Amino acid sequence: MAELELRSVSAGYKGEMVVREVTARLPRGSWLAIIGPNGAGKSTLLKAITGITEHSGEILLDGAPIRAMSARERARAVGYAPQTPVVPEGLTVTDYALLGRTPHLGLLAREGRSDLVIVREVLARLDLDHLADRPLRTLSGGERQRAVLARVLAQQAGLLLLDEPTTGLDVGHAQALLELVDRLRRADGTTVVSTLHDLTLAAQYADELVLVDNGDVVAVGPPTEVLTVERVATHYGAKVAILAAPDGTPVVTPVRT
Ligand SMILES: Nc1ncnc2c1ncn2[C@@H]1O[C@H](COP(=O)(O)OP(=O)(O)OP(=O)(O)O)[C@@H](O)[C@H]1O
Repeated sequence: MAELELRSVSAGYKGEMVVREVTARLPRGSWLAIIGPNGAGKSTLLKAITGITEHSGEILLDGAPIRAMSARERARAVGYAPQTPVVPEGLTVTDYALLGRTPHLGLLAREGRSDLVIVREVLARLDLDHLADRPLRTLSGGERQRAVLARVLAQQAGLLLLDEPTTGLDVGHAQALLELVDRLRRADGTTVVSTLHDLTLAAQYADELVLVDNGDVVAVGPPTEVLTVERVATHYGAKVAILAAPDGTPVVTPVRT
């Protein structure tokens, strides 16, 4: 399982850095949520960790620079669920989730029984077992989103990068998914970095929040410190109230004037 360190990481496209100077240290089993308004640079930062976008600075996984890892090593170590995944239409849900096992197979090897057991368990936990044999193209938006997460969870990587994992999910399935990820990190020490627009969910599940605005980190720390009425107004242009859930975590709710 993985410890992740970002040292002055800037990332962007064609030499233009759209997110700058991010420094963070995530012990194994921790959960960092990257929050911020649309276009702030959240997805770009996640993509830099996967190696999809260029970066400067250092990204270290268990102390080793991620840019020195081979594609295969990286695929084993890092599971990434993009915000708008391209899914191969011809596959069934099971076949698609089995793709998550590919980095663990030997060259030319096919998935075996143990891979299928892992996939079946993940599908059951994501309430997809009844859809296991359905072609992906026949799924609803939320079901398809869960199938994408099933593939990533079947990968059993030590580092999970989840870009807006609850988009399109109803409140029950969103909660079930986040609870599953939370169990993984507590049981297996999986380290999680996610972007989340829902600030209440971010506060409930993440240990730390990084608030990014216009490419700059404007606040870092535990949810109760980062989430203030003033910050949400300044960086999102939103008027909110911050209440407390029964367990004391902040609940961010829009208010009308
Ligand atoms: N492939 C790309 N080439 C050039 N610029 C890009 C590319 N992808 C994103 N950008 C730009 O980089 C900036 C940050 O985008 P990014 O997708 O990281 O934002 P985000 O915080 O994830 O936004 P959202 O909440 O809307 O998903 C934006 O200005 C965006 O237009």
